[in-house]
Amino acid sequence: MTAAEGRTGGHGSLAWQGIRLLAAAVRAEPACFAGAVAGSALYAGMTIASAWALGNAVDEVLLPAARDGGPAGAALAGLCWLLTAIALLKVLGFVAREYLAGVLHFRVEAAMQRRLIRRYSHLPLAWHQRNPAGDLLSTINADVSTTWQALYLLPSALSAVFMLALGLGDMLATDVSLAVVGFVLFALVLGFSLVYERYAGPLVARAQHLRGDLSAVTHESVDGALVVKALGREDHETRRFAESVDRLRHANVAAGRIRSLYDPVMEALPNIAMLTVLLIGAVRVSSGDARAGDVVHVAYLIAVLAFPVLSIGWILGEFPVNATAYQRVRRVLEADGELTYGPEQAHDGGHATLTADRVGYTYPGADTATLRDVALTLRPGRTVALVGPTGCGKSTLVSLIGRLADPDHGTITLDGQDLRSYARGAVAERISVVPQQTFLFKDTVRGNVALDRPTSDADIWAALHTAQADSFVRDLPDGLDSAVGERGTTLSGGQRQRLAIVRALIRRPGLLVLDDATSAIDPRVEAAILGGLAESAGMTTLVVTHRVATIALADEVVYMEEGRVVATGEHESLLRDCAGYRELITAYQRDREERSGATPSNPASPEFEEVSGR
Ligand SMILES: Nc1ncnc2c1ncn2[C@@H]1O[C@H](COP(=O)(O)OP(=O)(O)OP(=O)(O)O)[C@@H](O)[C@H]1O
Repeated sequence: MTAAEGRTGGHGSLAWQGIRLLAAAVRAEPACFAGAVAGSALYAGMTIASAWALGNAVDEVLLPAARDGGPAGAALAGLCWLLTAIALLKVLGFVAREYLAGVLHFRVEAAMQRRLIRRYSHLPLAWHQRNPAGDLLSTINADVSTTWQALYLLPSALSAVFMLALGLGDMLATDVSLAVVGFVLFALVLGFSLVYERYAGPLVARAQHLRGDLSAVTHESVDGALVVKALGREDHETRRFAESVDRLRHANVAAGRIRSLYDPVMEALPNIAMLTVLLIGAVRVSSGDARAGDVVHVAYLIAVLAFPVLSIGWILGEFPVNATAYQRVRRVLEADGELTYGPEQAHDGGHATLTADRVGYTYPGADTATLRDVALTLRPGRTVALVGPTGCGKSTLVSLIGRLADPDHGTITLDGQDLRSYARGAVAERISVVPQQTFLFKDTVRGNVALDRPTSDADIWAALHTAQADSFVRDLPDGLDSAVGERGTTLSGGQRQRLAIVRALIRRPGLLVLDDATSAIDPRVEAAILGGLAESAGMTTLVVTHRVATIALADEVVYMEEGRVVATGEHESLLRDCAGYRELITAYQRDREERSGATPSNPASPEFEEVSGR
């Protein structure tokens, strides 16, 4: 958001944007709004009626009673009935107004949160990587709630509008000079609100943005608690957090300073207006130009209009805050880059075939391409190892294969069709990617591996067996129903990785992609897993790995350097013909031999595999 947008909201003034937000809420829930308006009108009408009844009581009951030495029974009884009926109708209007406006408020808030969640889940991974998680959490909670904050005040503001219309009309009909005081009051409230919005708007906008920053810092500190503690960074993190808190405090205090002038002025205006009415009224009664009842009538109107008038001021004061929060929500709702989908459905079962043809990809904002002219073919039922130095683009290629992003150039086809031609979710039906970082939900083992699909226990145990996870799950206190804690904290890294593989296997993909997904598993268990995968077959497999023991199990190796596929073939032939591959594969071995001064051994020998298998 630019500074200008911060001031003007990009589409007219912040106040105008706030009004448009209210209009959007009304369009979304017209029935609730109409009911709340009816309740407000009833409440406003009965409030004006009570002012009229009070003025009437002074002239028709109190003054005659004072003059004649006692109240007229019939008049008094009539007055009591009238006031009771007015009070009951007022309560009815109040309840209808508050209840329906509350329903309206919470419905639009929930609808916006649902839209945001949908956007979050549909926006591409690159967008998520650019936006801190804490900031997104702040948007779905604080920003949404602040966007609709004015709806809390809508019921009283609605009544206020009715009361003002009726009240000012009533005042005009009662006494024109006294009514002028009411008009001046309303004009002053409106004027002060506009001045407030002009000065407070940018400050409030800044505070709202800093709230998002604080949320991002908090999320990072809490999420990275392990790193913070392990590296003794507690004091540094505390300072970073305190600085963010201080920035927010300064912004809030600056906005609060203006509000602290605004609120008392808005509070004082109705009182000054009432005093003015009493002063002018006393002069007019003594000169015989007005009746005492008229003065009481107008003074009472000003007193009862004070709160609604204030609520109009409050709601106007809320608009800059709401509009600023909405700008943060809009940045998500209007974010582009969402992937497009076609009509193709995934093939049912069987090995998948995948080809990448001259694929190029540059991360948004990056200067150089991460993938260049990548060509790759995964033939049905084959196991292919994707190998390359750190940062050469293996995970990026995996994310394109899993359609977490689209290539800038070239195409990737699955079973002969461009990935982009598949319907939403169809690629994930056919390709299961197990990423480098394992994520487990705070759920049971069963919930984590089956996710939302109904899966029999027999199928779960079969997948657990293939991923060499059955024995440790059997040892858990409640077996499949054991809770694994937040992010699977009660399990070891290797156990978490195995559950992630089970999760992929249960989906019976045509292509399984393991992106360094066995790095925390010891080589013997890893060999058993890959052996099990080959035996149970049913899927083409792509394994991103650095381990020779794993590579040796593959039918074919694809070797990448700096975003390009440099060589493809069997492990032995690549060792012989590709210098870069040989360098990478023999690195551990050479290092050990250089240290011990031994003669280089055959890099393909079992002894070598054991060493480089870590
Ligand atoms: N979200 C991102 N935004 C910008 N650049 C990125 C992003 N993710 C990765 N990169 C860059 O793209 C390049 C390739 O990264 P990638 O993770 O694909 O490498 P890799 O071969 O999988 O590495 P490793 O073996 O260490 O996992 C790196 O230079 C990295 O800095």
